[in-house]
Amino acid sequence: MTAPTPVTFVIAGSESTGGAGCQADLRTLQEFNVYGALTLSCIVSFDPKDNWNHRFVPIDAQVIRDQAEATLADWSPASVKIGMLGAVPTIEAVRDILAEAKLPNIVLDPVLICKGQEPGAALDIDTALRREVLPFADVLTPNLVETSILSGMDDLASVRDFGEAAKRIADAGARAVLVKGGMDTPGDQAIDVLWDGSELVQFARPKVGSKRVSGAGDTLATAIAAGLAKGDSLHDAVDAAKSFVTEGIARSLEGQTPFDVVWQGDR
Ligand SMILES: Nc1ncnc2c1ncn2[C@@H]1O[C@H](COP(=O)(O)OP(=O)(O)O)[C@@H](O)[C@H]1O
Ligand SMILES: Cc1ncc(COP(=O)(O)O)c(C=O)c1O
Repeated sequence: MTAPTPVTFVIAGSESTGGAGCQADLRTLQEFNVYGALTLSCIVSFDPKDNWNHRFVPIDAQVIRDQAEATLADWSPASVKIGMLGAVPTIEAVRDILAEAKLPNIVLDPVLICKGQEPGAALDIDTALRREVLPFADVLTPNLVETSILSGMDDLASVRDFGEAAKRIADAGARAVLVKGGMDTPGDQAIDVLWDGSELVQFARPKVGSKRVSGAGDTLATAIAAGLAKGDSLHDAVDAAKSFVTEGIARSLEGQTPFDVVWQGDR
């Protein structure tokens, strides 16, 4: 029997309070009526006794390969969303999976490091991610911190800078790059700039609130993967994802952590 809906293959970490990571990814796919299959890359448990700092545990590389083997034996995904990988052996396993399977519509959210990991690990992860996984990406969705690292540009003060950085990152191999200005965009709009390989396009929505919201990046990238899985053009998928995340931020939930979390439901 053919699948009743498109399938998105998610490679992402668990964030145990549920706001970010694979929990946000699977909720997002459900809202788009896309079936999500998950390969878990790592486990992040915030520590409520230590200012909610991140405790990070990678999943063994062979277990990552096994999970992907199961998913890909079962389904032919119409898109892929890659979230936090967090360790070099994980990045290498994901490179092997992508090289072997030749999957369509790969959306890579380049989560370089989480708080609580060794700062020295950031450089290794950055280098490995660029070299091993970035060349497979059809769409890369860096936030401004990741944009600065990946483009080598320190000054990202204007929307024009976002576009220039997106082009520079594309030179490293990704086919399209969406630089997320988010809350740090000058003015009252959260503006993301897409370099699609031939033109720059801005996606703007009014800023909601003033606090950073957890799960926004995951929600946006996964919503793009959902749109691409359904056959939308890249521009249409980004536009719909941008509306979806903005509405999710407006409905964000407040728990005990210092940040609110995007809520994909109640639409
Ligand atoms: N307060 C906000 N209001 C409206 N849109 C926002 C807000 N914060 C982030 N966004 C949007 O949410 C998406 C995720 O961005 P961001 O939070 O910067 O990513 P990340 O979670 O990777 O740091 C982007 O489309 C960004 O423009
Ligand atoms: C497992 C995991 N993936 C991804 C992220 C990134 O989340 P966001 O969508 O807020 O950028 C986090 C952040 O804590 C995480 O723990």
